[in-house]
Amino acid sequence: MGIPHFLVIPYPVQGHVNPLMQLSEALAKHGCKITFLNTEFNHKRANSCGGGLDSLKEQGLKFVTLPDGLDPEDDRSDHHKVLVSIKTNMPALLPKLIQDINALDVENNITCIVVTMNMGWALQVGHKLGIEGAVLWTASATSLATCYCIPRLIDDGIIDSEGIPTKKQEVQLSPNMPKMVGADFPWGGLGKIFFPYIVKEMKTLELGEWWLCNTTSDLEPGALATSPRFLPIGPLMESDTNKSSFWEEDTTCLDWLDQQPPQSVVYVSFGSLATVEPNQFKELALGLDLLNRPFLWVVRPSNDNNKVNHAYSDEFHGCKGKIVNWAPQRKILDHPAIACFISHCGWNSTIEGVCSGIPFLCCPFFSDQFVNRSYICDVWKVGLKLDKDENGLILKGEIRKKVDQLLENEDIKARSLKLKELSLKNSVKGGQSSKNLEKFINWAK
Ligand SMILES: O=c1ccn([C@@H]2O[C@H](COP(=O)(O)OP(=O)(O)O[C@H]3O[C@H](CO)[C@@H](O)[C@H](O)[C@H]3O)[C@@H](O)[C@H]2O)c(=O)[nH]1
Repeated sequence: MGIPHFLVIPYPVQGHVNPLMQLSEALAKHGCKITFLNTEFNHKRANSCGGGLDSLKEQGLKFVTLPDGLDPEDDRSDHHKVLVSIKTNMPALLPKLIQDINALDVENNITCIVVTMNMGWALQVGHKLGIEGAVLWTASATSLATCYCIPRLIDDGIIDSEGIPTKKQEVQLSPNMPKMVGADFPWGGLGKIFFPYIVKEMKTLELGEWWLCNTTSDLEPGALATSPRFLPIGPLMESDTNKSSFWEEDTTCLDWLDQQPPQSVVYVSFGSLATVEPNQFKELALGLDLLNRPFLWVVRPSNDNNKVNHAYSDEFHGCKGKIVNWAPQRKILDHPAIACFISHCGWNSTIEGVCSGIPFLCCPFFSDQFVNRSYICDVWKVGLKLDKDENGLILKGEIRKKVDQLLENEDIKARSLKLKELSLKNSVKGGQSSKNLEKFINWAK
């Protein structure tokens, strides 16, 4: 048995790169070899944002790149375009890259390919070359279980062949899982073309011997029981920094937080993909003004300046707050000045908030974010929902009301701290997840 050598390949979005980077760091600490494959575009981007790629090289991680097939100026927020281009261009280039990596390290050839969703094609390439594969599922185990159960949902007549629920009803995929309605299915809000795509991708992901999940058996016991392939190895928190940020982190917000009273600041961030429409942006700004307490708001620069108008209304003062383009989120959530997290409920943000013991105010945008909200509000009971009005807007008054309700609720605060303790007990640094990680490493030897 030699040293396992993992070739890890994330789909090029922040929400996939970050957890795979955390997993890579954990594997490297266990003595494994890691070759991290980025698209050329993302590698340049992460390097130019002054991230920590160099410190990872010191830990023994190697970086390699392949072109995604798009022009540098192409809009990479168009995921259909990115997916088609990646699948058209990268599979043909991967065998030669693997050959080159192996030629440089004849003692330790690649033993396993680890991919995130959308990169299942690399498992197919590996399969043909006789290399084992695994998946790191970057969203909740519940969303993976739901995608895995698509054939059953179709057979049972719960959804049609296009993924559309046949009637209004609640579905429970297995005991200990929350009941879901059609809007909670992870393909919700992604557009019609993505459902057949997910069905196809799930078949490819079956080439992965393990489906590693950034979760624990305390957080999602029912979902993890749906298939023996599921292996919970979360919460992935090897490091408190995201070393491959696509935007430059504004670290001045940490100094600013140092000046704020304990548990006073409302942190607002909607991850790396969600787009806040101009009228919602205005309500949010005015709602934050109404709070009469400090806030830290991440307003990501738009990928396409014509698409979103982030103009601040004249009525917005923002004097109690700080607005940044991109924040060192893990450090922010751990800062004693933070009181709560207004979040889109992306799975990474959900896990990060849980591990910091921060109560949530939830406003999901699409996909798995709705069921993540159910976990936060209904299962773990560590947050509240922000309700929309009849026009689909979260109004400024709703924001103020729910922040006040949340921060007055001592039960939610106590449960958040308890959940933090429970989750940390399981991290890859100790507990069941660390045993699972060792099991995975031993399998890959
Ligand atoms: O200012 C910021 C804001 C975010 N982050 C980080 O960016 C990541 C964001 O990930 P996530 O919260 O999961 O949001 P998305 O980027 O929207 O993630 C996509 O991928 C996730 C995992 O598959 C899904 O759960 C989401 O629905 C999908 O939108 C997290 O690690 C954050 O720490 C920062 O470092 N700084």
